[in-house]
Amino acid sequence: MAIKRRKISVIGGGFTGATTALMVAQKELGDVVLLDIPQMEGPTKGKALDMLESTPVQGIDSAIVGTSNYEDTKDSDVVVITAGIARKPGMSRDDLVNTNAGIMKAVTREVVKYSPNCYIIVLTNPADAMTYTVYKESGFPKNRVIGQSGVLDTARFRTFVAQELNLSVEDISGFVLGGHGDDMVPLIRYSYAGGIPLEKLIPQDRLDAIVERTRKGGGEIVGLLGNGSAYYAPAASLTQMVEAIIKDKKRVIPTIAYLEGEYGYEDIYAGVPTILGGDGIEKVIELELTEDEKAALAKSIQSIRNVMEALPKE
Ligand SMILES: NC(=O)C1=CN([C@@H]2O[C@H](COP(=O)(O)OP(=O)(O)OC[C@H]3O[C@@H](n4cnc5c(N)ncnc54)[C@H](O)[C@@H]3O)[C@@H](O)[C@H]2O)C=CC1
Ligand SMILES: O=C([O-])CC(=O)C(=O)O
Repeated sequence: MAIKRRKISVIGGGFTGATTALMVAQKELGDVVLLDIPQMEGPTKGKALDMLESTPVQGIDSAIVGTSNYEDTKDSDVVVITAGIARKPGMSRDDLVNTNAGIMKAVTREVVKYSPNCYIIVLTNPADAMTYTVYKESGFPKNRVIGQSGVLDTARFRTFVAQELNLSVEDISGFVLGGHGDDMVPLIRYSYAGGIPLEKLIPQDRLDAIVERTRKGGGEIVGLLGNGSAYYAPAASLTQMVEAIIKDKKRVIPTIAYLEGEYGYEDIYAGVPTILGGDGIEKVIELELTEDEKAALAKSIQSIRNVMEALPKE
């Protein structure tokens, strides 16, 4: 049988969705379907066609189509969900919970109907609670429903550390645990520049400032943009996750994963280091934490639980 290209569908053709579609195609990870609601069909088709017309210039052999019809997503290998509303200045991610939970359920039903074997990556905020919603609605095993926050939060942390030390971003590694909110837990003890612990290179007060800026990184962009939230770095983060699955790379990546006892938590999706490969989340990695780190994680997990309390009841 002929070898077929992979198929990646992106649900929600707004800022993050469209940018993700382009980045996924630019890496030739497969053919891309960009889907939005029927009222947005024209702009979605227009964006996809515009992207497609860039492929000869860039030497990319990926098809990109825009649609509002889920039939076009049939048999996707990976589906990325970015559908929903984004926050504006003065709002928290948690203010989006009710609207976006309804959208997650409706979208998930269609995704599962046409691609029962796919891997789903959820971006929509509040991301931890929305990933849980998609997991429950899909009936998929936990390894096939994955949320995005840690790649982005770690990327922000790495950016600020690289600026501080005037070093290549490539040589900076970091770890962020917990929920995708202002009390996420950047783990300095597990963060390095070229293998050297950051604590040996950056004074504590500067590290504290970098941690604080990372925690509020989403809000910093929301404040600057004025009418929406970040999309270039989120799209790059989603693309790395799609690539890890499509190429079975077995990357050690922080993702929003379902916890069943890991770190002492049950029946919750939260950000933890994971191995992401051809079978989705192949493992949750458990790190030893100090008492202070455990307390910070507990606070962050409680924030996720508070948002989940607000989820519309069945
Ligand atoms: N987890 C993370 O790290 C990040 C999460 N986000 C979240 O991602 C979401 C999307 O952000 P943006 O793309 O900037 O927003 P956007 O407003 O530019 O795009 C959202 C798109 O979803 C579409 N949509 C709404 N309901 C839909 C449905 N039922 N089916 C299909 N499409 C639907 C809208 O028409 C719109 O085009 C927001 O909730 C935002 O907060 C954004 C960045 C990072
Ligand atoms: O801040 C937001 O609302 C979007 C987001 O999650 C991020 O950029 O981290």
